[in-house]
Amino acid sequence: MAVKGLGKPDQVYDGSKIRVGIIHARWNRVIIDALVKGAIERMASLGVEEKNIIIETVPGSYELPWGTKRFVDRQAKLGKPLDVVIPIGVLIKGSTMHFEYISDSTTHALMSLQEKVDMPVIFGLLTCMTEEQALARAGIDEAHSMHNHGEDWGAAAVEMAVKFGK
Ligand SMILES: O=c1[nH]c(NC[C@H](O)[C@H](O)[C@H](O)CO)c([N+](=O)[O-])c(=O)[nH]1
Repeated sequence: MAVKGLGKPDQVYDGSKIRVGIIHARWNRVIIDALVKGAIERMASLGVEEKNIIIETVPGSYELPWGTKRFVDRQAKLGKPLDVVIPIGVLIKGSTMHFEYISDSTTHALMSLQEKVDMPVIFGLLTCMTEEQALARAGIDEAHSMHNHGEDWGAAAVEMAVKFGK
């Protein structure tokens, strides 16, 4: 029996009235694009309209916290506030400690960002030891050994926005 992973939602949430921001890093782009696609497809299946999914990008995962804050503020200023935001980044361990420092600092910054922007900030940061791990979690490894984690992030975004929206 599969134990790990996102359990079934307690109900199907209607995303037809929410606005979602996706802000993604451009490092490891092939994996990023698969994760973004998975999130969009899952949100569309939950009724989120294409015009209500706004996409922005930053250079790398380290820029996600600041970029997300600015992104949320700007959408509010435009009079089209977001209900939830999904920062997406892919960190793959290299031969230095760069990975550890970015993973840890970015994770903490995204967690605490929720208080500042007063909305759900979904954790879309893949922190992988190998490229194979990242490909698998984006559902694009040869063996298709795992589902696309971007789908989980899309589902979490709809649930959190609908259930705990302002
Ligand atoms: O998104 C990533 N950024 C990475 N580095 C760039 C970093 O996020 C910043 O963009 C850069 O340091 C400039 O601030 C990565 N690595 O270094 O390995 C990585 O794997 N993923």
